[in-house]
Amino acid sequence: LAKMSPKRAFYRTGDAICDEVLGLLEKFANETLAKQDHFRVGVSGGSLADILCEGMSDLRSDFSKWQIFFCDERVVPVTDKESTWGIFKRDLLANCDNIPESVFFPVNASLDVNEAAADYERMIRKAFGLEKPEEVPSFDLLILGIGPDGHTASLFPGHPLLGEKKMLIAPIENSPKPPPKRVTMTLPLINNAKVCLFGAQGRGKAEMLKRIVADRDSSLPATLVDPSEGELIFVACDEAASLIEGDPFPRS
Ligand SMILES: O=C1O[C@H](COP(=O)(O)O)[C@@H](O)[C@H](O)[C@H]1O
Repeated sequence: LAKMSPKRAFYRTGDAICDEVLGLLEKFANETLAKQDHFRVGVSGGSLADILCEGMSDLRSDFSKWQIFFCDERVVPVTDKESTWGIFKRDLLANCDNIPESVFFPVNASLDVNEAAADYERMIRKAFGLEKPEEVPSFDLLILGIGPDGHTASLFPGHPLLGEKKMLIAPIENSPKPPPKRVTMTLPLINNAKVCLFGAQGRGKAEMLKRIVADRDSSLPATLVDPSEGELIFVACDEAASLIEGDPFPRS
């Protein structure tokens, strides 16, 4: 069978990306649940977490069938303002009654960073029912951010973790962006997803977004997100997309 060519899309959304990101999340969740029992999504911290916490509970979907994982997490107590799980607990779960806390799979941040990464990888493999170490889970959707240096999840420019081939979840003890201790999905896991969806909001993202989407600058971790069998989608507000001319992924 000939391999399906991967799908790439770039959406410009006017002033804000939240409606488009949330709309795509709802669409992928419901399309997935029409075919299988669970929708498995990975979420990010920072600006994307804020968008999800703002609007996720309004989505029309059977949340009891969702499984929500973290593309990366800072290894700090859940009460720390840097904890992404803490943000979801405080800004989403505390204000809604239609998303059960049990659909979240948080990183055990009480462990040492190395053990937290190994434990999270085991947790993901178990949730996907994978027993063989060579099997790589395929998330239905990963929602990813773009940092000011082109990092995504906790994969930073020039960091040896960009070349990681074995670990699916890796520890990082020297993150250039505080806090230093984190765990992160690695590229083999990210690039096995069915859909990788980047969101970029604001003028501050414009230069990086151009280097990632138009120039395909491979020194930037976000450019290395390129799921070979999956979809790659960028959602950018007009300001974030202001340095990109036309459609970077025209359909032939
Ligand atoms: O440190 C992190 O930064 C990135 C980007 O955050 P943003 O606020 O600039 O969108 C985020 O995607 C990642 O999860 C987080 O740990």
